[in-house]
Amino acid sequence: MKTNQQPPALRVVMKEARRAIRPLIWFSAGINVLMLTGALYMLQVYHRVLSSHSLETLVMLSLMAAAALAAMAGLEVVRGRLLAKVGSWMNARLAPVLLTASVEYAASAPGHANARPLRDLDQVRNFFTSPSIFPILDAPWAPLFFAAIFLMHPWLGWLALVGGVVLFALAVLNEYLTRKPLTEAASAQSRAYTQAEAAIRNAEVVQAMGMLKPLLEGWKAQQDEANKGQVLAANRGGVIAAIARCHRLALQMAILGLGAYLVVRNEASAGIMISASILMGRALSPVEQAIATWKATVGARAAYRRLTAVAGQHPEATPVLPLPRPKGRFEADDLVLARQGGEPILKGISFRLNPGEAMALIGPSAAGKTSLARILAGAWRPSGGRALLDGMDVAQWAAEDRGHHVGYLPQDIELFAGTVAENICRFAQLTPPIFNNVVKAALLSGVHELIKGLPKGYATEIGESGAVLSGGQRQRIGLARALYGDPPLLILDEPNSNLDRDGEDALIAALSAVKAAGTTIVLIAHRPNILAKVDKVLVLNRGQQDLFGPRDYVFNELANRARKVTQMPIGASLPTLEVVKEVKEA
Ligand SMILES: Nc1ncnc2c1ncn2[C@@H]1O[C@H](COP(=O)(O)OP(=O)(O)OP(=O)(O)O)[C@@H](O)[C@H]1O
Repeated sequence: MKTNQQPPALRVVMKEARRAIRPLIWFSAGINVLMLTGALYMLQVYHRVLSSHSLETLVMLSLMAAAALAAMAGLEVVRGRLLAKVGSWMNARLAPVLLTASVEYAASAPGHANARPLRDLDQVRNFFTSPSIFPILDAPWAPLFFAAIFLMHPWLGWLALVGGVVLFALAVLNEYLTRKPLTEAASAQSRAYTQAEAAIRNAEVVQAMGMLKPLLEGWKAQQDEANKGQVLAANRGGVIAAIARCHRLALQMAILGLGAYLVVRNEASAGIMISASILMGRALSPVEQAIATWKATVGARAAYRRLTAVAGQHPEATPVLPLPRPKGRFEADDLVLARQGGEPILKGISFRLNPGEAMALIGPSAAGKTSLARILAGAWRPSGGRALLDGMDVAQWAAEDRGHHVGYLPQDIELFAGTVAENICRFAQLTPPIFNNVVKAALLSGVHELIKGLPKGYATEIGESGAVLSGGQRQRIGLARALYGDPPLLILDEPNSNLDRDGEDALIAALSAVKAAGTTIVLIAHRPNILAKVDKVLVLNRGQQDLFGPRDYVFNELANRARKVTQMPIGASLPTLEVVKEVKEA
């Protein structure tokens, strides 16, 4: 059903996510302060219990320490739950926005299709629910422990600080040595995935022409490259981790040694010696953990950056203000579609259609017909110019609202897993009035009888991409989907490419009926019987508007040109003289 709620802008949700993480820092502060318990307990036992031999003091201190440790455990449980909650909150809030952003980004221009943002979201969410996040939350509190050691004795403080700086330098070196191989491994892995997905998607071609072996080799090469990077990073990281561990053990001994020296010189107590050692362990632990979980952290950071980049490219969501139903006046005003690093795909396309007029879009292969149809339907955003339905720019019109007024049948139909009825009503909630409209669209497109003949009629599940149906059945159901809701604008990209004679007759009847009811039609077609039904014709050639005008004028012009040219270069100008003749006869 129609809704006025638009997902919030990605940028806004990302900001909210950052805000949601903030309370975790305060929980971490509490946990880190309570982590001082061990050291303080040790200190107090040495100072108060051993000197006074008071067992009551020992019991009191032990009870207080136990309470502090229990509180710390409680805080840790709450922090863990909060992290998991932030993870699932991010998923619930961001996934729909990212899917919207991905679809809109893919539709904004050729070659933008990419489902990566959703995978990136998974990676960031998993990071939040894994232990890899703890070093980041705990590291800001390390100065607290260093300060406590300094208070015990400056020498001990300096030793811990220098040791910590060396450990930190090892962490930085780890990042420097592993970043490049890890990044290269990740992109090789992603290429391997893309290749594997393409092979599975096009399984028929792969199987029929025995293409699996070379594809497998390409995939394996990418996997090997990914593996090489991962092994290199693991080897380098392993060496750094071993050095770091060794350094840490040496540091632990050094602080005890220095403590003992200070005890001997009567500059510190044995309690201070032990407590300093415990505190240093705590101060260095986030650095050590960071080295161990570096790979996950780098991966999550890269994913987060990509998400922020998508948020930057994705235009702010505009509120959906339902506009009045257009009458079908359709206009293209100097449309341009740029191509990355080359001549534009489309340039200078301008035409005007009145409600109820039908226009055929013709031209040789790769002239840009499909690209123009996509722009006219609002699926792609033009690089320049505007397509206006009743004066409203279709690219600026919120898709959710515009979709009610545009019927579009793409060249490769694009049905979805679901029932026939769901596909026709564009996955609206199937209430009785909606179902009536489904049947109306099916009757109009002449596919009702065909659907009744399916095993479960309108409730037949058509499988992934409509796999259960034949090419012609898919096309006819796609036409019913385009006609659903009586849109005032209909854009059909080769709607008869898979149709037999009956299907074509049904299509022509449907077009005549909706045209008589005032629907404006843009049609890509080659066959004369359909071309004979249009009022206007636009001829595209190499992305440029070659001719536009009433059908007879355009066909006469093409016929004159064809007569003049004795030997036409292949595909230079369509339709040929025969087609023009056939159209005239029809
Ligand atoms: N998704 C895309 N990404 C990049 N370039 C594209 C994409 N789709 C089409 N093009 C380019 O646009 C040009 C026009 O293609 P288009 O499919 O619009 O032509 P067409 O006239 O419909 O051809 P045909 O009659 O063969 O279907 C082609 O040169 C093609 O390379």
